Formats: sequence, C-alpha cells, structure tokens
Amino acid sequence: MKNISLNIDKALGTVTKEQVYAQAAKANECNATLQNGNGAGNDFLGWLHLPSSITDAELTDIENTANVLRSKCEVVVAIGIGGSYLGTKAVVEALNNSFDWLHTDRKNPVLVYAGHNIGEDYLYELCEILKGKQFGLINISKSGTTTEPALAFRMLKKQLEDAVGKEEAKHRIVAITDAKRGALRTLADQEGYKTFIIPDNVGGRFSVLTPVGLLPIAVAGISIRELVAGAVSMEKATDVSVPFAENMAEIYAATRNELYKSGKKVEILANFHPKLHYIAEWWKQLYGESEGKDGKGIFPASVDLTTDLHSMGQWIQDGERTIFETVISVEEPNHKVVVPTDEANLDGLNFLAGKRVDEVNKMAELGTQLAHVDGGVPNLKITMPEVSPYYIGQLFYFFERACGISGYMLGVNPFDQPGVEAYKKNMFALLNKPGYEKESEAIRARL
Ligand SMILES: O=P(O)(O)OC[C@H]1O[C@H](O)[C@H](O)[C@@H](O)[C@@H]1O
Repeated sequence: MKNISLNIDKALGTVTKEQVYAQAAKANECNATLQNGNGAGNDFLGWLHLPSSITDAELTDIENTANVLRSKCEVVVAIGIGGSYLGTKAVVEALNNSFDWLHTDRKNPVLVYAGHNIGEDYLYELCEILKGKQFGLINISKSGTTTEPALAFRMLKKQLEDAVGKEEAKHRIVAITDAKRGALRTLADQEGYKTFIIPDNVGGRFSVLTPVGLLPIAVAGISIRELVAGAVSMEKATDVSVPFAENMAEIYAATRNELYKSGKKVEILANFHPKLHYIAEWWKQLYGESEGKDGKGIFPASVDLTTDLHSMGQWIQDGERTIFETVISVEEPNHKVVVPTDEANLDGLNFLAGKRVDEVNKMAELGTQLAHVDGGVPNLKITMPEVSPYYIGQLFYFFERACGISGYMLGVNPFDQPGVEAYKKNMFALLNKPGYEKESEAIRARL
C-alpha cells in the first residue's frame, strides 16, 4: 500500500532547507508535547489516538444505524455546521459521482445538508423538496446549542413528524452530541432517539473520525473502515518516534511556520480535481480556528484549479507576495478519458489526440507550479496516490497532526476558538435572547 507524501523542494528559496531543518528539534518537541499531553488545550487531544482506538463494535454500531436510515430513506439530511458537517461533505463530495443527483438507479440515499447557514430560501427549498419523499435526519452538534443546526432541526423534525407520525420519526432521527450536556442531549433523551456520543476531548474540527463524520459517510455508502484504516496508518507515520526527515506532519508544520516568519501570511490550498473542493473547506476550518488567534496565524485560503486560474490566477502569479501554495496532487484518477482525434481539427487540439485528459491536467499542474514558483510563490506538494477512502483518511489525520504541531510551534493553543463567540453574542443581543438584556441595550446604542 502506498502512502500520501509531501514534497517541499519547490518551497525552498524563500526559506532554505537548512532553515526548515533547523526547526526539526522544535517540531519534534511540539509533536512530543501533543503526544505527552502537556501543552495548551491538552483536554482536547482525544483525536490523537482516535483512529487506532476505534473498536470494531463501534464501527458495526455506526454501520447498522446507517443501514436503518439507508433502508428507510430516499434522502438523509445531515444537520450541522463547522466541524459537524465539513468532514462529511469533504469525503462525500470527493468520493461520490460528480452528478450523483442525476442518477436515478440509486443504491444510496441522497445526502443533503442543513443547519450550516441561516438562508431562508435554502431552508424553504429544502423543505419543499422533502415533501412527499421518505427522509431521515442526522442531527449533529457537539455543544448541542448551536443556533444554525438547532433552527434547521426544529423545522425538519416538525415536517418529518407531520409526514410519518411521531413514532416513526423517532426511528428516522439520529442525534450525535455530547454525552451529558446541551439542548440536543436533553431533546434526544426525552424523545428516545438513537444517539452517538462525541467524546468530550475531541473538538468539532477534529471530529470527522467520530460518529460525527462516520455515520453520514456510512449512510452515503462509503467504507468508513477504509477511511479509519488510512488514518491509523498516518497515526503511525506521524508518531513522535518517526524522525523529522520522514515525518511529513513535522516537516509540513516546520515549513509553513518558517514561511510565515518570512512574510508569507496566506496559505492557499490548491487542487486540480474539483471533487476535492470540500477537503479544502474542511482544512480551512481546521487551520483557521486552530491558528488564527492572539493576533497571529496563517490565513488559510483555497482554490480549485485549473478553474480558478481563470479568476484568481492573476493575483496568485503577480499580486502581493505574501502567499504560499500547498497543492494536493492526485497521482491516478479513478477513471480514464482519452482525447479523440478530429479530422477537421478546427480547434487545433489534435496534438492532444490519444492523450489522457489527466495528462493535460498534469501538465497544467506542473506548468502552474513552475509559473507560481517563478512568481515568488513557494510551493508545497502533497501527493495522493488516488482519491479513495483510505487516502482521504491519511490526509485527514496528516493535516490534524500537523495542525497540532504547527499551532504549538506558532505559540498558540490550537484547540480553542474563543473568537467565534463574538458574532454569536451580537446576534443574540440583536435578537433579544433572554439573558442578553444588557448586551441588547448596549448594541442598540451603537446602531
Ligand atoms: O458542533 P457544534 O457544537 O454545533 O459546533 C459547530 C461549530 O461551531 C462553533 O461555533 C465552532 O466555532 C466550531 O468549531 C464548531 O465546529
């Protein structure tokens, strides 16, 4: 079995290999801090050995629950926001057929999302499309108190109960939340829903390999065992005992921190396969919430290429030189398409006839890498042998491990997100939530 790999050669220039390797001891020390659990936020390290500690019984329970929903529902709505939906969406978008919704001969229910926005039209359209359909709900919230999913669940629960009755609805609703705390826990216990627990020591953005991600991913018909197996292999490969030169999590953390120190304040995660779009969205939450604090942190951005070369390409090539790029490169696509010959050759593309589309894509990728490096954009490359559950599992764990190390190298607590509360406080004050009377008064005086 191959592994995903990291190449930093084309990032060297702005910073040297010596500079990166001079950080080896610090990176390893930060990795040890994670492993020994003696750093900031050490009550949120449950994700560290999560892959290797998931039991067969736990996976079977998740699969059985997924099978109940799969047998009863044409559509399953995964309700959640942030870490409670991005990992699922990343896996499902990467592995599902790009035109999934057009497939009428379905083996899997359609997975749709709610509770990740407060768009009224989105909710209206979702409720409309669910009318007359057999549907189920997976309500996911670590805290159990987040407004966006709670609002969506309130509406969809009512619609489901009105459609199939309260008793049957209970069999089509699964709640994934804290073991004891939160409104969702109270509601689930009271209604008697099947529940799964998000461990206390696993933060939302590190929770994709708990039932938060595993249940909806299994509902979509994707092998959660392969996903976990990939993560287990990466847990070993990034262990503190693995020397720096072979430890891709430590190298990634050290390189990005050196680039940051040299003025590269933005990291752009790029892919050349549109199916990886949500991997980047998941990564943005992971790194944004983990490192963006105390007035510090690389800004995580993303582009889908070659699409965005026709929009953001100019900026990346020639704009302010404060960026570096990390490309996720896929070695072998899952399908083969060959460019046909055309006798008239009016488009002048016969020079490509007989070549795979991926060969064209790969040359675009290489050409872009060289152009961006020439333009002063250091380039890191993560290679995935193929887009499969196993390698996505590796990628998830690699990014998580590197994020913990990188946050410690930066000198922040990578496991909290105090800044996220600011908008919530204002929103509650503006909506006159009971208990926010003082804040309501103060905020209105500012308007
Ligand atoms: O799972 P929940 O508790 O509903 O939280 C969902 C998300 O929203 C919060 O505001 C946090 O910033 C995120 O880290 C979290 O993933």
